[in-house]
Amino acid sequence: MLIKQGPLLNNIQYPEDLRKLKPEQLHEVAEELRQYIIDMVSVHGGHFGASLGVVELTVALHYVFNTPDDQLIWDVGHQAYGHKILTGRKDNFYSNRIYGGISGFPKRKESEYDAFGVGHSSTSISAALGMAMGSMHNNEPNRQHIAVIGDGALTAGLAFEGMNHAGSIKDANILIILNDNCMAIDPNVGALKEYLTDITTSPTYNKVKDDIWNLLGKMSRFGKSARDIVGKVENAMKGALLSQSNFFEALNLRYFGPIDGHDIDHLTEVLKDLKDIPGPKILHCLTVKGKGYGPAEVDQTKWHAPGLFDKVTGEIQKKVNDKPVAPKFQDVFGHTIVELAEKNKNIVGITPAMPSGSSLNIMMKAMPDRAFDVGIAEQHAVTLSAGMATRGLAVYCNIYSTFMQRAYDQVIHDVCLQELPVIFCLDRAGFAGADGPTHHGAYDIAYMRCIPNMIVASPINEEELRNMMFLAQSDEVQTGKQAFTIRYPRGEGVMPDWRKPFSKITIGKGQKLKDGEDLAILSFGPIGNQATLAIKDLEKEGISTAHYDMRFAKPLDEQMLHEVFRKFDKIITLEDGCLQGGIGSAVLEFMVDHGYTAQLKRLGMPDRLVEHGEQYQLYAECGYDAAGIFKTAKSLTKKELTVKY
Ligand SMILES: Cc1ncc(C[n+]2csc(CCOP(=O)(O)OP(=O)(O)O)c2C)c(N)n1
Ligand SMILES: CC(=O)[C@@H](O)[C@H](O)COP(=O)(O)O
Ligand SMILES: [Mg+2]
Repeated sequence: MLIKQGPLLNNIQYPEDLRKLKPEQLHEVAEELRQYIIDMVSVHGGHFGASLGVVELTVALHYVFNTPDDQLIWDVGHQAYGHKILTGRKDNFYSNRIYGGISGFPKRKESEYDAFGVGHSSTSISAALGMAMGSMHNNEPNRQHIAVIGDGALTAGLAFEGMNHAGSIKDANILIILNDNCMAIDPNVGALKEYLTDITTSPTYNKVKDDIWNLLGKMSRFGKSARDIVGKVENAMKGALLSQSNFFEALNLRYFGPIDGHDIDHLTEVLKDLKDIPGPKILHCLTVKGKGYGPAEVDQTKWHAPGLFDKVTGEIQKKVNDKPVAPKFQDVFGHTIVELAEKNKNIVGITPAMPSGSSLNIMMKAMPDRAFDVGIAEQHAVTLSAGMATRGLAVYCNIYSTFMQRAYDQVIHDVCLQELPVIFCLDRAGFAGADGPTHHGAYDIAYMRCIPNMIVASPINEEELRNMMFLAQSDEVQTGKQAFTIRYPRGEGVMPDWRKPFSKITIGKGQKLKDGEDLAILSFGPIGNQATLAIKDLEKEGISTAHYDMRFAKPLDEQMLHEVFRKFDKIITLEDGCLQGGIGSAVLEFMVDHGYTAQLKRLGMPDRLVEHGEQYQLYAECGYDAAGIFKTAKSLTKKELTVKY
């Protein structure tokens, strides 16, 4: 579909085109850009509200700063659609997040305007500081380094670490822009949020700040000593006027704002002034997530990434499916934890900033004093869980597989070394889909499997997820010394009728799903359903295939593996995770350790970055969709292909 562009946007391919415009034309550019984002996302999908909220900021930044020489770093990057459109990617923006198309996040190899690759949050301050220090080293005193970070991203320890360091490098030419919209994906949480509201709403502070700002603007023209004097007065007054002393100033970051992040005239003026103020500084901008699209301003969580929608009615498109609908794994988690918690008073739930993504919001609503959103703070979430576990709580700590990478030391040091039975539910394990390599849950089988005192499980379907969650909170696990990881993917399972009574699974026991004679497929997790499909076609070809669902990557079901290796000399392992160190590696280790030999083919993610696309496209690319499994089985058994894919 051809998306119309406004007349000004039509003439902009790069920021240099934008910079040719008069300041009074920027309003119009911003409106056209906003409209273009609405049009594009409504028909092609992607993140939405965050980009709408920074339209004015995006235009002003590229207008005032000399990008790409000046380094502009977007934190997370889900809000950078306007930036992408203004920096050479307008004409192929239709391919955003689509297989083979441009990435939904800034990416260094995609554009020189993408100063830093992102996807995970809270990296911008450290990266910008690193660049600023690099520029100091290279004797480039005029280069600017701008980190745009949201109030949600600012809750992470990494952001605090960056600010702590930045405040001590007084010559670092770094501007932190705090894009404060009081939202993460869900409403932002924590004491910092309260603090930002305090600064934002103090009327006396705001009046004096505006006066100081004007004075500062005038004095800055008279050189450094005049600026220093104004700066000192300003700091003293800010400190006196705020109910608490200014947090940022206390870290030696000069604090400016708060200002209206949608007032493009003021924004442009302020950014110009800040260009002349050396050293580390922070500009606090107030914005509205979803700005300019009514429904997105009202329900900001729903419109964070709404999927396709009718831009006129605001109706979000539902998936058309003629089959009965299977639930998302995340919803099975959300309902099951409540069901279990109703019976077991020790159960609590933790999420670092993903209440709706993990569906822990179901428990947060039903049992607000037993389910907690701790902000974007994966490390804290894990150690908090560990602390709770020492007091006898059965903690379900739900973290996306990719974000758990942040908390690896905490898993080892604070949980496993301390022999605490924390339950980790790793959502989005396996290919995440359109978010791409920053978000694929590729590594968790490998990184969890190698830690002592860790059980690693994955359900083939919804019923199994429930049973694994049931097992994890049982006395058998909770009085033991081992943590319990359950990994499951993004999206739906296969069982519309999923709410079955709990039944007991034994730790380290797999299950034989089907007998066979010619070869065996050992699968781990829901990707096993692709094997089930492939096996049907293999049977048609006369290839009798056994299917074993491993259930546990650790401990392995050794009895089952002995049975497999005694009976079969052709074996395929299948996992939705990296091949290096995954379940295939575990089976190989078992084979070698026990002196078996077999022709063993491992299917899973290869040792390279796999880009974005629909999950089924990525499985196919890596040869582990049903067709790929079929072909591998065929080539192992060396029979001719007759079923065509
Ligand atoms: C380490 C990490 N944890 C969680 C996420 C998921 N996530 C993406 S955006 C987001 C909210 C960010 O809030 P904020 O920085 O305020 O940006 P806004 O969407 O409000 O513009 C979260 C939690 C992530 N990308 N990275
Ligand atoms: C930018 C980011 O990290 C999140 O918005 C992420 O895209 C959410 O992914 P899900 O849609 O799988 O919850
Ligand atoms: Mg925010």
